[in-house]
Amino acid sequence: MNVLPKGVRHIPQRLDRQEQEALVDRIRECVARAPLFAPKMPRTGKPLSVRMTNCGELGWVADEGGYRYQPHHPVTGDAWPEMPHELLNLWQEVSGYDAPPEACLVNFYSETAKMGLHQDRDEDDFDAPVVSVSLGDDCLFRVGERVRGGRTTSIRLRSGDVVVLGGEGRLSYHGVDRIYPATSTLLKNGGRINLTLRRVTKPSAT
Ligand SMILES: O=C(O)CCC(=O)C(=O)O
Ligand SMILES: [Fe+2]
Repeated sequence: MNVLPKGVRHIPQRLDRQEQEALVDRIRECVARAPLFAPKMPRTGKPLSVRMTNCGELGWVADEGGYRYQPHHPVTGDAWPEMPHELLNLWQEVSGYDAPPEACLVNFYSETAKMGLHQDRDEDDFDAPVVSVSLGDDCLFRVGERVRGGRTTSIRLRSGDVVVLGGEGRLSYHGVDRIYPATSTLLKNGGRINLTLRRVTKPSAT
């Protein structure tokens, strides 16, 4: 039995096919304005295997300068596209948090991409959860404790699944071990899209 760490909630099939298709359309619009870029690990400059972009007031970027949130695209310098209303609604329904998300990180995984175990901790507000949406091919998602090297559990995430890392699970280590190619017909060219909605600043400080 896969027992998820406390505070980690997996909501299988939270979005139906129509909702998933609508989101893919919104994401394509975002990518048309804010092209995918290749993030790099800060110290080594080594590229991550995902390509990414953002929407919302703030976007997460990674390069030789570090990991950070910024209001503009690292290549074009333009403001990020607006957060689609579908995602604002989803946040309202599943986050249990009053203030809206400020950032939506869009990760594109090719068949061979993965993401190493990490914590999401570049936000000032850990009271708000991180809400993640899976679209396209299945993946093997691993989630564990708040310490590196702790016990981990693996679950398969499918298109339309939502995961909420909140409360005690907010700083859980997590990552993507692999993509299962050709397991979904949602994305014409295959692969997986993951959206993570985050509150970056504390509401009282804005
Ligand atoms: O792709 C996923 O399911 C997780 C993505 C993630 O952990 C992140 O972008 O911080
Ligand atoms: Fe993460």
